[in-house]
Amino acid sequence: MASQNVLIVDAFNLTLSTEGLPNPSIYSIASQQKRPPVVPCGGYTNKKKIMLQNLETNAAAGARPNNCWVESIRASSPTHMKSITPSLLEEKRAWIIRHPSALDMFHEITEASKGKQIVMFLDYDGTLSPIVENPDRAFMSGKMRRAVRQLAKYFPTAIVTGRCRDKVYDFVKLAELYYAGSHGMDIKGPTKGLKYNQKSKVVNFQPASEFLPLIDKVYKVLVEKTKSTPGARVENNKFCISVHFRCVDEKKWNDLAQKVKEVVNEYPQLNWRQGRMVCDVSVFPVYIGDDTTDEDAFKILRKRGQGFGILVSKFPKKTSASYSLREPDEARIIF
Ligand SMILES: O=P(O)(O)OC[C@H]1O[C@H](O[C@H]2O[C@H](CO)[C@@H](O)[C@H](O)[C@H]2O)[C@H](O)[C@@H](O)[C@@H]1O
Repeated sequence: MASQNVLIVDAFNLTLSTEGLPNPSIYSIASQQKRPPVVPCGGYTNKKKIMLQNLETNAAAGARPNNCWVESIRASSPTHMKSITPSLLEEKRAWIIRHPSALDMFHEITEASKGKQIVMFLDYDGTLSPIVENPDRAFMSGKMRRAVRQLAKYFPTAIVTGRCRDKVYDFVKLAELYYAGSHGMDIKGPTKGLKYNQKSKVVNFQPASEFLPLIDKVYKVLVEKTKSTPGARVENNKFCISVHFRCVDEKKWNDLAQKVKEVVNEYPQLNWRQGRMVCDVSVFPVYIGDDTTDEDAFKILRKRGQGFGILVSKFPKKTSASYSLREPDEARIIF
């Protein structure tokens, strides 16, 4: 039914979702993997992201994205924080008190998780890999791969990303992990060690498959519509589409957003919405991410008082995460 279909839009990432279908739940797959709860020994990224609420409000009101929207992107982008003023420093100090470094709080985190089944949720871009201009070149370091491989020996570990699952697998290349691509619309369980006749037992969850033709169509329209905007790039993430504006002149951001909105408006069954992720209560989730698209998970963890959200960010920004890490390298250390 058309009204059940939802196009999730976060930043310029468009994700097709379907209401009424089961919620993509990482826990529901992660919990099938039994591992002992062993405790290991052991901001502000430079993403130019559209602030969800503003975009949502604009879209809901059928309004043209306004300067306020551009301002909020600018505020969230360190490339625009050219001078460090005393008030900025003060703001940063206050933020760090609210979201202490997860490295400093490691003992508290491990204490709180004692005796519980830890499940690790890891965002990819900006968390496991540094942010780069070309999304096809967002490689993860060998060091990071080794750290994640090690981590997965102890805890069920899932990569949760806006990217298409196959693409993120090409970057990560670890068959022992769960992968939730397209913001949770495409979930696959670990395949490592499975014999050929066991492959059918692998968790495979694609609740929105029937909408692939529509997503493909919208992707082509977006490519056509945005090709006159220098620097704009459209990425097909299978169940979602990202329109990148990192290399677009700031003066053109509003126009580009307007073009995207016009396309989306042509498909009444599509809607602007923020992605969501779900974690169950009986595990101890540790969710590490850097993006506005990770905030849903942080919010749920905070609301349930369960596990911890850790934001990877060099600069203070609004977040529901409990702790912070400055960069992907610190995330690696915590593994
Ligand atoms: O959920 P994530 O794993 O963080 O994926 C979110 C988006 O990540 C990618 O875009 C971001 O990283 C790019 C490479 O560093 C960067 O150029 C871009 O500006 C960032 O937004 C990916 O390309 C998108 O498809 C994902 O939705």
